[in-house]
Amino acid sequence: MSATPRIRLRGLRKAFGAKQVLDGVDLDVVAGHSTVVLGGSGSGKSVTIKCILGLLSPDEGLIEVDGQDVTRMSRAERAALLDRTGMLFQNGALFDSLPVWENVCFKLLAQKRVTRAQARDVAAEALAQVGLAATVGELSPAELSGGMQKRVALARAIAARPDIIFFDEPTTGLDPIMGAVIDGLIVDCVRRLGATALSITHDMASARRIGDTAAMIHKGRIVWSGPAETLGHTGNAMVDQFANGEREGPIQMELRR
Ligand SMILES: Nc1ncnc2c1ncn2[C@@H]1O[C@H](COP(=O)(O)OP(=O)(O)OP(=O)(O)O)[C@@H](O)[C@H]1O
Repeated sequence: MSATPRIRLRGLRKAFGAKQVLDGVDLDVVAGHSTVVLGGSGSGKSVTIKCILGLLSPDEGLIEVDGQDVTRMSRAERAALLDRTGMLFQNGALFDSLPVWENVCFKLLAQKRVTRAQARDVAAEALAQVGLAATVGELSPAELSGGMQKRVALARAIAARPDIIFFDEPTTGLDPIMGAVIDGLIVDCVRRLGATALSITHDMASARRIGDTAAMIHKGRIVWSGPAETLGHTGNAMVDQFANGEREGPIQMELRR
């Protein structure tokens, strides 16, 4: 596997008012790898992803995707980057006003990259990849369970065959078994597409299942990165406390100060 970083963050800083959320984030997301970013609530995980996607502008720092500086991209270059990018949002972000198949092909239809007839076939194929029958395409998202909605959101993330995929808390709100099923589908889909994945999660079981590499963000910086399988016994007291959900440790000591 190549060790070329597809996404490279250096010295990324972002403040909202007086609050310094990102305070020098350095991160490499290696091509073809699945990287998981961990961190407490409000530690800046989503802000990091939004900066990479161009939904937020960083105050300082470098964001490179495939060697190109995202902050200096033209509109056309940014659109081309978004075309090859998939995103699974934390809450699914499905539109109840549209049937599942139109949700799955929303981006492709909006960009007129497929006809409506082609979109039904693309949706059926994407739904099959997440274990759903084509008939589910005719339902409204409101008729589906949380686990099925996550599968549909995953089908939407992969429908345009992206080669970079972002997963924001993919297992939040699911029971542990459904969480494991979704993680398995994520691993299969990412592998099938040969994609590079960047996920954020609080769920340690999920992080170990979907991640090759894990990184922990704390106080606006990446304080550790290493193999996801070592989470819980990394030797870094902060990461191990977080991964094992322990009350006592350096993170709590800092909160007490
Ligand atoms: N648009 C914004 N305006 C002001 N503050 C913001 C904005 N977006 C994020 N923040 C603040 O930045 C901090 C980090 O938010 P972020 O959503 O990145 O956290 P997170 O690590 O993803 O947390 P969680 O795990 O709870 O989703 C929070 O304090 C949040 O209130």
